[in-house]
Parts: sequence; C-alpha cells; structure tokens
Amino acid sequence: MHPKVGSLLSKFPRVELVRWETPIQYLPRVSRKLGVDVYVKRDDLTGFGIGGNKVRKLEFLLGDAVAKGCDTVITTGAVHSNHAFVTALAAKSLGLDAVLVLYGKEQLKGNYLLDKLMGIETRVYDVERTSELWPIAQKVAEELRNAGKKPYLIPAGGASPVGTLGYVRAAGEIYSQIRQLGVEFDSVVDAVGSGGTLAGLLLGSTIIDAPWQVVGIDVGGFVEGLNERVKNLALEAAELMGLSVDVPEPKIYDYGFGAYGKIVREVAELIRFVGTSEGIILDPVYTGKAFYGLMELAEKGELGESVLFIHTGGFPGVFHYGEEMLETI
Ligand SMILES: Cc1ncc(COP(=O)(O)O)c(CNC2(C(=O)O)CC2)c1O
Repeated sequence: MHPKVGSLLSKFPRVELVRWETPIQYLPRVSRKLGVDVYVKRDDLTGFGIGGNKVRKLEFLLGDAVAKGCDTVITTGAVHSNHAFVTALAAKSLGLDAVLVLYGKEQLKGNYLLDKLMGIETRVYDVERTSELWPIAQKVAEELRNAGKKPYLIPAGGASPVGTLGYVRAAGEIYSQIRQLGVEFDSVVDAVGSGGTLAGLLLGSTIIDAPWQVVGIDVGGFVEGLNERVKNLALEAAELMGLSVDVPEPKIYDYGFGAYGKIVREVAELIRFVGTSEGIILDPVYTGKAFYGLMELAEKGELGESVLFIHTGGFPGVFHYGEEMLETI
C-alpha cells in the first residue's frame, strides 16, 4: 500500500471485505493482437459475493454505517444491479438489514435471482432509470425511521465521497504492486456507471503522483453530466480526506452502444474472444463494453504502450443477459 494513501485513509472506519490484493495479470494474446502491453487488475476477484468493484466502496460505506450505529441499509439500482445485490449481502453479513429499491423487469436471473436466493428485501418500481429511485429510497428511509429503525442510505453504485475512498485505496494498492512487478503503465482504464470508481482512481492517482493517465469508458449514460459528476466526487472525497488537490479533468469515452444495458453483437463477440484467448470472463453491461473501448483506443494509440484494465466484475450479468447475447452471435 502507498504509505501516504494508507495513512490518509486510516482515520476512516472500514470493514474488511477485500481480504487480499487482487492480482495484476498480463494478457499475452490480447497484447499481441494490439501491439500494446495490456494487463488486467482482477477486481472481479475482490472475493465477497462476486461483487467486483463495489466491494471496495462498501468497505468504507458499511464501515461508516456501523460506526453511526445504523441497522438497515437502503440502496438503489436496476434489477440486474451488481451494486445492489452485494450491498445487501455485505450488510446482512454484518448483521444489518437491507432494502433494495430497484427498477426493471423482474426475472429470476443473475443478481435478481441472487437477491431472492439470499432472502434480500427488494421493492421494484415502474420507473425508467435509477436516478428516479432516489426520492423513493428517501421515502423508504422515512418509513423505516417511523418504525424505529436507523437506516443508512447509499446512492446508486455507492457513488458518494465515502464510497469513492474505496478506489483511492485501490490506487495505493496498484502503486505497491507495480513496484513488485517492475512494470509501468501509461494508462489505467475502467468502466464507468455511477462514476465512483473512476473518481477514486483519479483522486488516488493524483495523491500518489502516478505517471499514468486515468481513462473512463462510459457504458451507456447510467448518469447524466458524467465528467462533472466524477470530478466533483473526486474533489468532495479529497475534502473529506482533508486534502486540497487539483484533480485533472476526467478522460471519459462513450462506448455505451446507444444505451445503458443495451446488449450488442460486438460486445458479445469480444466477450467470447477474451474468454477463449485469456480465460477471463467479461460482462455485457460494463466490462465487455469497457474492454471494447480499451481495445479500440489502444489501436488508435490513445493509451500508450502499457495499459492496465480494472476488471470490475459483473459476472452475474452474463447469466442475466446470456440468451440475449447468444441471439446476437
Ligand atoms: C461490474 C461493474 N463494473 C463497473 C461499474 C461502474 O462502476 P461505477 O458505478 O463506480 O462507475 C459497475 C457499476 N454498477 C452499478 C450497479 O448498480 O451495479 C452502479 C451501476 C459495475 O457493476
């Protein structure tokens, strides 16, 4: 861990959910195809509830909830939400209750199947996008307070200054790993939904004065005003840490293929290519689109000679959208 990051974060309550450093793995076949060295940080293996990148944010979010004596966690997302499922699972593992405020078609697949299998309370609403769920979640919190509960509200994706600390810490972890590996990166690339992961990487990379550029791949406009949102999240997290830093403008490229959650042939084919050539499974909503963007940008020379992809997980999405993906290829 980078000493400055470690000491800055030590004052924040954190529950340990990521029990190891996730490996950084070289992808020989992808690298040969691109003529660029591509590595992947296996944050799909953070190890709690196949929750991928969300687990890092939840260490601080649930640490805060426990420190405040809260007894019920509420969060929002689509019915296929990786974040919603692992938030509720982690809350339950800490003895807290959880209520998921969701939208979308209820199908017993992927994360929604896991929600039900784990006996998680879900409330599904007829809205078009996650952002419309926030006022509903606030009403649920009020209902719980009136029932004598002490709810802790977590925004979609855990995209808050506290949640952002999770990827500040990840940047510090990457720093110590590259010294052991003897590698350098020109770019670090991550899928962007609610923006918290990118914001944390941006702030963490600024704190450690990292040589790499941080690049986000927007997977379909999960939120509006993404650049400003990411920058503000990073600055608010810096303020929370007691830092005054100048965070660079986020570099975000749109590879949403027209809409968040839209399943497309190009991504299904890429998932097959990366799976059969490197044994790594990407998902059709987030990491498949992000890796598609990485490969196209790398071929254009936008990412330099050595690139680190943050594999943020999303595995349940393969089982939510598997049939739809197969129809495209
Ligand atoms: C596998 C995977 N990879 C990357 C991301 C994007 O992370 P951010 O939300 O921090 O930008 C998600 C998000 N998922 C959301 C969810 O509800 O699951 C927040 C949208 C993700 O699940």
